[in-house]
Amino acid sequence: MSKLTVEHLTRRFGAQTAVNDVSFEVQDGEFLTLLGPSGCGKTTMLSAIAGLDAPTSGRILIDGEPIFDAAQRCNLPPERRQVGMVFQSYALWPHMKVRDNVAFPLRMRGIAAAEREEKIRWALGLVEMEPYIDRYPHELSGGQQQRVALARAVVYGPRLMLLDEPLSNLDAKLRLRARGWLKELQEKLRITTIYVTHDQTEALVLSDRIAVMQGGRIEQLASPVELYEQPQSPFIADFVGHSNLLDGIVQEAEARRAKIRFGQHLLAVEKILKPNKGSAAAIAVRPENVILHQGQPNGSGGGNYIPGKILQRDFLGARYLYLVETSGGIVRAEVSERFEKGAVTLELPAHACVAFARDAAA
Ligand SMILES: Nc1ncnc2c1ncn2[C@@H]1O[C@H](COP(=O)(O)OP(=O)(O)OP(=O)(O)O)[C@@H](O)[C@H]1O
Repeated sequence: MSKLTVEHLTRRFGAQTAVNDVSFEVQDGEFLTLLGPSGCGKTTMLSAIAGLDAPTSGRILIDGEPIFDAAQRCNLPPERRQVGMVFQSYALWPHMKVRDNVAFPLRMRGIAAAEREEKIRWALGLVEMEPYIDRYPHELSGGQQQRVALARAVVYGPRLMLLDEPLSNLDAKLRLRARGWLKELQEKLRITTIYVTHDQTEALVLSDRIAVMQGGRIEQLASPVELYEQPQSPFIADFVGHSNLLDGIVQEAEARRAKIRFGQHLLAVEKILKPNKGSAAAIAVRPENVILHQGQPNGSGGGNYIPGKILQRDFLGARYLYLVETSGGIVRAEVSERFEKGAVTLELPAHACVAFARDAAA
């Protein structure tokens, strides 16, 4: 277990800046996820930590010791960083049995046969793959192969674990189960872990903290709950939880509340970030926080009732997703009740609405 420090890391590929002056720390035993859309720099960051790619500038330290320092021309090769890696493709050696795949990092480190066997069984036991020790990779399912890849990554006691979309080749059902045993493994071992994904649910379920990346930068680094409840930008509000982003104009603004004109209506908003009176604002409100009423509403939505018309209803299983047309634009609502197409009243509870300055939404 170790602490990782990344300082002012930049990676340019010609004119393209894949990682742009990024700094963060991962604490001992912490599970940190890099989350973001395709091309935001997640894999470039992971490759830099693994030692598979040399950044343009900045420093990377494990427990205070530099493993990469551009200014000092320090760049430890991957095998000397003691970092376990699992990538998207299972990358087991097809001609080697499970035992030999897991033995490989131990052989590289000159571990004697008896100790090797003990460690192999320990690592395979962790991921419940011991019974498969004499099989070849092609005799295993995708999920089982990925578990062996994990066992191989942890078998020699790495200081850090780097996981790049390790579940993305699995089908949806298996992915859900795989999430469970990945979390269990982390709870047993408490290895400092960096996990890369563009799947927000996976990030919310697994992580102690999440760094949301966009355009080579970290836009917000916070716990899953904080990220969900206190997004610092419209991008975060939309990327983590798919918020409605409603265009409005700020009418009144105080530190933590505001009134915002949305279409023909004035909406009270309890959380407000940056917008000033008269400026354009984006109101973020999650579809699951929107309430629908047919007939006269009886709730207390802080006056945030707007008439609308259901244009579309999609059945999602436990809930319905409605597209509701209002004078300010379309609002998405996710509720369990079934409504018919036509007139409704939307309730947008003030405490569930976050307003941002519209320029921050670009
Ligand atoms: N070897 C390279 N040469 C040139 N450009 C590169 C190289 N590697 C990455 N890039 C660019 O850097 C940016 C970041 O790429 P990166 O692979 O880190 O993104 P990512 O967030 O991991 O994306 P994905 O989720 O699609 O894997 C992209 O615009 C990519 O095209």
